[in-house]
Amino acid sequence: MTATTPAAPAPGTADIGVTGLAVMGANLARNFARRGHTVALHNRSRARTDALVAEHGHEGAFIATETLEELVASLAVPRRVLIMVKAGAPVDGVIDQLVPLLEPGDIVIDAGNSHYEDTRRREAALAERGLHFVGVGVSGGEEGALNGPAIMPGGPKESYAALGPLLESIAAQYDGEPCCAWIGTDGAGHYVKMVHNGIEYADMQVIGEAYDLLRRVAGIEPAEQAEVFSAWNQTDLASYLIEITAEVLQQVDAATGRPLVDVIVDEAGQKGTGRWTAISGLDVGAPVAAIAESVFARSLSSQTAVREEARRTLAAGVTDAPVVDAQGRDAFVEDVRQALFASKLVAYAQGLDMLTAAAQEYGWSLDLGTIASLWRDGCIIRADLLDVIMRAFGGRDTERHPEPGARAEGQPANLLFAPEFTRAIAEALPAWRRVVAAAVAAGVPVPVFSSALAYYDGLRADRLPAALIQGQRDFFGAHTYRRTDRDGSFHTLWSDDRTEVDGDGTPVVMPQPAEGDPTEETAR
Ligand SMILES: NC(=O)C1=CN([C@@H]2O[C@H](COP(=O)(O)OP(=O)(O)OC[C@H]3O[C@@H](n4cnc5c(N)ncnc54)[C@H](OP(=O)(O)O)[C@@H]3O)[C@@H](O)[C@H]2O)C=CC1
Ligand SMILES: O=C(CO)[C@H](O)[C@H](O)COP(=O)(O)O
Repeated sequence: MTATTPAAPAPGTADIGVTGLAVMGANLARNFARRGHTVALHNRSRARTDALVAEHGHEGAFIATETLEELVASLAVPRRVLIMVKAGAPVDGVIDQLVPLLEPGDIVIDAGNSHYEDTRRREAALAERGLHFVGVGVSGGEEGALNGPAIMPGGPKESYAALGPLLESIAAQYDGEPCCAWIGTDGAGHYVKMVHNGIEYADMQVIGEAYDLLRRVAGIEPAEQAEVFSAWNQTDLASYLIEITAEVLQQVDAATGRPLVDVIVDEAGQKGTGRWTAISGLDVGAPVAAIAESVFARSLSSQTAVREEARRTLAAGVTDAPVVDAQGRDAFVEDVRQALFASKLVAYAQGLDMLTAAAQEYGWSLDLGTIASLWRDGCIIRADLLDVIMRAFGGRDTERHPEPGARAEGQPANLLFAPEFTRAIAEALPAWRRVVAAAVAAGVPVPVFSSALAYYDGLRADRLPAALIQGQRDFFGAHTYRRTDRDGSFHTLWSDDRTEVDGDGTPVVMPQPAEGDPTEETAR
């Protein structure tokens, strides 16, 4: 009997397979199908697949499958499988099951909120088997996934040729341009999505602080605040988050007749991306204080038991009475609007700044103009401001690839140095200071308004107390310091005769400054 090799099964016809059909996966699958792509469906538990086909099967060409083997068999080559399951271990579990079923050249896409280090690890592991692993950031929530999200793909650039057109076809469009472009290698897409979420946290927190101030300092109730936020949405603050804030504030609770915001428990949840942004900011040495403060604000809100005790024990001296009278109200509202705008700008400046620092750390070529262009629509932080930010960074150019850690020619070293933003902050500055001062006086916490202002003041300071810190470090740990007037490292013999020595331990003999010597002035 002659042994025959079984013929390889004929590849299928589906353009893409989606596994993980909860809110995001189901809506992305429907989005693909509505754009004319044939979509193979899979979910760990079959019920979600059946529900999708039953409710939305008429929207396009779906192939329902029961197992990952069936899913893979239904795909055209190169196979493109999009994983949209819970981030973390479930993604590794699905990858482990998929890999033996795939062939070199196939593309595995993880579109969930995965940590970029996981993505780097997975990309390297799959590359060894000739597979492309693409970590893709997706933002826009349930509605965005269905109608057009912002999409931030990383991974090997060559995979974008096979994947990019598919992703661009379902992305949000802004001025005819898709809110989707290749970001950079391995984890760059997930990193940029993480920073998007960090900025989202800060943006939501500053809006929360504005709401709190309007309520507790100016006595403006939620329904009226809804009108204030709607009006702000016609200004340079225009954004999705301001728009939905007005919606939430005008909502009345059917059960109690009270503003819904008053019956929602004041503990903010978090799934991790804001915290990862703050941690990465620390790791790459980028001062993302406004983002970190917004994470801490959520953490503090969740310390229920401690807050309960604090309310009983720490309340003395804090007033909740409105401190702005009717005459001063409009001016205060405008001050808060300006403080909100300035603080938001700082959050963007910090987020973009950390992208450059991370690019250096991980060897990514990130173009800030193109990244800002992706956030103009489809995502949660979409805002008119992003078009201005994009232009400040030279516009969208998907072929512009600056050196890792550098900015492309003509791009400002900090968002706040772009002339339109330097001017805008200078105009908002008096109002911003008044608002932070009023908040402190009234005992209303404004961690991001004040931290953003401290960042601005820190950046522009002639001298920082860091000089004193260096002196202290040298005193207790001989950590050395640099001098303003000469190169090298120096140490003062604090426990001895307090002479200064250089890096070799040789006593420094300073020339006596001649009268009027300018070095004496700069070495304050
Ligand atoms: N919700 C949102 O607004 C956004 C979410 N994301 C990200 O998208 C991803 C999906 O989010 P979402 O749609 O909310 O769904 P969830 O994060 O709630 O995940 C549920 C899905 O994961 C599947 N799953 C869970 N564990 C496993 C496992 N061990 N093996 C296989 N499948 C598993 C579930 O299958 P089963 O049905 O069998 O339980 C279900 O399909 C997440 O990474 C999330 O962070 C990104 C942007 C916005
Ligand atoms: O990625 C998202 C939006 O861009 C998700 O909605 C994410 O869950 C938001 O983060 P968190 O749940 O921590 O508020």
